[in-house]
Amino acid sequence: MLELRGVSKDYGPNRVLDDVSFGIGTGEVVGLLGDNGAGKSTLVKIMSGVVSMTSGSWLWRGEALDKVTRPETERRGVETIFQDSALVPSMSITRNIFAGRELTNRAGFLRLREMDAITTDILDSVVSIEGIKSAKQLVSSLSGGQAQAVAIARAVHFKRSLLILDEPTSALAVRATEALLNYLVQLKGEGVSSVLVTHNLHHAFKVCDRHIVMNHGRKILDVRREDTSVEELTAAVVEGAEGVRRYRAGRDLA
Ligand SMILES: Nc1ncnc2c1ncn2[C@@H]1O[C@H](COP(=O)(O)OP(=O)(O)OP(=O)(O)O)[C@@H](O)[C@H]1O
Repeated sequence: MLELRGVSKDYGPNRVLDDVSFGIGTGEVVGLLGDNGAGKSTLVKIMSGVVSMTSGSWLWRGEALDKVTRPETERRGVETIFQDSALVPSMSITRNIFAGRELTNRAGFLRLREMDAITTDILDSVVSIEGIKSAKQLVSSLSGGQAQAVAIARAVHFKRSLLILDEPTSALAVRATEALLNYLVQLKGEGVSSVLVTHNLHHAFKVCDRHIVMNHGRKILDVRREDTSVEELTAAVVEGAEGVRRYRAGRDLA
């Protein structure tokens, strides 16, 4: 579905991504892992067109895009949840969920009751967020985790092809996290792909079909779930390529 080919990114004299290539298949859930500063968020921003790459290609179903901008990636169905996903605090959950995609009748009036009903349904089925009383509630009255869950619910509801989630579970309670991870697996069946950026290797291992580990701007591991383990992923994240070599040498000896 999406392929990055030979992507590098420089910030001034600093190369923060170095010749990174990978693809995301249709209906595939991919974990993007790595220590702080490894380059995960920069990759997410490049995948979603928020930040331009210094060199490399961005291909959608085999076709390279000349100008990779957010409107272009959104048009193809890429939905991204950033760590600080923007919501409008003074508006209701419903209005935030439907921002820019409001349902209107022929005369142009908002179909608010219908939007509220859909929002209630989304909140229940997607992230089952504790403590939200009504779709009409203002976002300013929500906790940080609840607000993040609303942003996730919005992206999940309007998902089309590829959902990119940058640390989505960091502020979510246990039940909401479980619901979100299960939902990603459910979406697979509908051909929707996901990229999950997380520091929680157990979450990643539970739901991801493949794992990509970044280290100092380089891809050091790209492995299917059945060919790896939480221990190997931990070694890769903590110690880099050397950790993977040591882990594999130990495993082979055993
Ligand atoms: N706008 C920027 N200007 C300069 N350097 C940047 C910028 N954004 C990121 N970097 C640098 O790029 C490197 C990779 O950062 P990035 O945020 O992609 O890492 P990350 O893997 O997402 O880390 P974390 O897990 O801590 O969020 C870091 O060294 C960071 O300082």
